[in-house]
Amino acid sequence: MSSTTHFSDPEGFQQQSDNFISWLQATPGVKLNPNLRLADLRASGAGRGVVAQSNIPEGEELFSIPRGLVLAVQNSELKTLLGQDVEQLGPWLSLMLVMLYEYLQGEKSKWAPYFRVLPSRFDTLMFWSPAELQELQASTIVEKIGREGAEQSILEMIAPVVRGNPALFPPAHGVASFDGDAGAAALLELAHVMGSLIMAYAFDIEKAEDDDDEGEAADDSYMTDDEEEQLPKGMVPLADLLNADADRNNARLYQEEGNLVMKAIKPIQQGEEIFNDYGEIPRADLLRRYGYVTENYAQYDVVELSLSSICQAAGLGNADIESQPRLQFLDEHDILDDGYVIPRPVNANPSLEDILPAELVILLTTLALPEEEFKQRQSKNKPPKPAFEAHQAAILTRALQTQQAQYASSLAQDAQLLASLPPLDMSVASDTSSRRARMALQVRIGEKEVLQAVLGMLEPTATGSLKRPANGDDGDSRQFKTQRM
Ligand SMILES: C[S@@+](CC[C@H](N)C(=O)[O-])C[C@H]1O[C@@H](n2cnc3c(N)ncnc32)[C@H](O)[C@@H]1O
Repeated sequence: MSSTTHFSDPEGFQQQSDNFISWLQATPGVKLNPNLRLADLRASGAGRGVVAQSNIPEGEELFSIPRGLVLAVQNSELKTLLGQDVEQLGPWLSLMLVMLYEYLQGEKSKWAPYFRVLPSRFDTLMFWSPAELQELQASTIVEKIGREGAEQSILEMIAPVVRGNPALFPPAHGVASFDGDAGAAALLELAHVMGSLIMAYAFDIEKAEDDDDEGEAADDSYMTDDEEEQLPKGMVPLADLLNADADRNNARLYQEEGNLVMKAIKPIQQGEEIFNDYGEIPRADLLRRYGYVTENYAQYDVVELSLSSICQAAGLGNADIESQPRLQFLDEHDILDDGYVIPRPVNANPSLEDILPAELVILLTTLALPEEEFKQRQSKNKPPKPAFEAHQAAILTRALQTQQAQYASSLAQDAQLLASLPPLDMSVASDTSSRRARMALQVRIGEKEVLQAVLGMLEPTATGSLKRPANGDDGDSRQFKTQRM
C-alpha cells in the first residue's frame, strides 16, 4: 500500500507531481501523451498512478523515455568518478550504489525531481517487525525475505565503497559519517530504501539492439544469488509510476533502440487508470515485493512444499541428497528441487494434472517405489514417468496436512476474522500494524484455501491407497505438466 505515510513530504504531494511532469516535459527526447494525468490515489492506498484524461485507442503511445534518462549504472557519472567497475557488483548492488550516489547528491543530481516523487517508506516484507511477520503464520514467503543476506551484501560490498569515498557519498540521515555503528545503521536504512525501490519499481533493461522487446518488471527477490544471469536494472521515470491490476492491465513498456515506450495494449476509456503488468504473482509475493495485496491476485495464490516436508511424509529420515539414494538418483537426472509449488485450482472442473507439477509427481513416484523396483530403475538409469496413484496421493496428502497444521489458526477462523474487520479507510493514516495484519491475513487465507482445495482433490485417490497395492496396476496414470511456476 502507498498511503500518505509512505511519502516524505505528503503536504507537497501534488506540487511534486507537477514538478516531476514539468521536468519530464523539459527533458529533450521525452514524449508525453497530453491525455495523461499523474493522479493522487492515496485515498485508495495506491500512492501515485497514471490516469487517462480522454479516450485512448489501442496501440497509442502513452509516453516515451529516452534511454539516457533511465536511472541506471551506465547513465550515472559515478562510474567515471569512482574509477572502478561498478557493474561488477551485479545488477542489484550496482544500481543500489548508483541510486545512493544520486540521492546523496541532492539537488545536484539530474534525477532530483524524480527522487522527490518516490516513496521513502514501504509495506514490503523487508520492513515488517518479527511480530508483524508472525501474522503470516506458516507461509513460506517469510523464508524468502532475505533481510540478513541483503544486509550482509550491503555491508561487504557497498559500505567499503561509500566509506572510502566520502566526497561522493556525503553522510546523511543525521550522521556525520557512514563509519561506526550509527553510520552503518544509517547506511543500511538508506540502502534498504534503494533496494526496495529497485524491487518494486525497477525494470530489467534490455540492450538497445534487442529492438522492440517487451519490458518486464525486475523479477525475483531483493538481491538473489544468481546475479550473473540477470539483466542490468534501471529506474524508468514515469513508467514506474504505473500501478498494476491483475485483471485490468492495459499498457506495456516496449524497449526500442533509443527509447523505452509505454503503449496502450487495449482501448482505454477517459478516467480509467493505466496499469502495467507485474505478472501472475501469488499474493504472498505481491506483498513481499510490492507491499500490497488485492483480492484479484487471489487466483494466483499457491502453496509451496519443501523437499524435506515431502521426504518426511514419505517416511525418509532426512532430505539429505548424499544419504538418500532416491534423491541422489533424481538429482543426477536434474529433476530434484528444494521446493514444489502447487497453484490454486481455478478451473470450473479442476484436475490434478492441471495443478501438480510433473517434477513433484516424479518425486512422489520415486519415493513410493518398492525397493526392488527402485533398484531396477537405478540399474536401467531411468527415472519413473509421472504417474499419480494412491501411494503418491497418500504421501502428498500427509505433507499437505502437516503444512496445514503449522498455521496457528484455521481457515474458518481467519475467514471470520476478515469478515469482522471494518473496511480499510486509506484516507486516514491507518495504523501500520493493523494494515499489515490485514494483508497477512489475506495471504494466509489464500494459502489455506489452496491447501484445502488440493487436499479435497486428493481424497478420492489417497483413500484408494487402503484398497490398492502401492505399485498397483489399477492406479490412474495421467499426463502431468513439466512446467512449474
Ligand atoms: C511501480 S510503483 C507504482 C507507483 C506508486 N503507486 C507510487 O506512488 O510511487 C509500485 C507500488 O505501487 C503500489 N501499487 C501498485 N499497484 C497498486 C494497486 N493496485 N493498489 C495499491 N497499491 C498499488 C505499491 O505500493 C507498489 O509497491
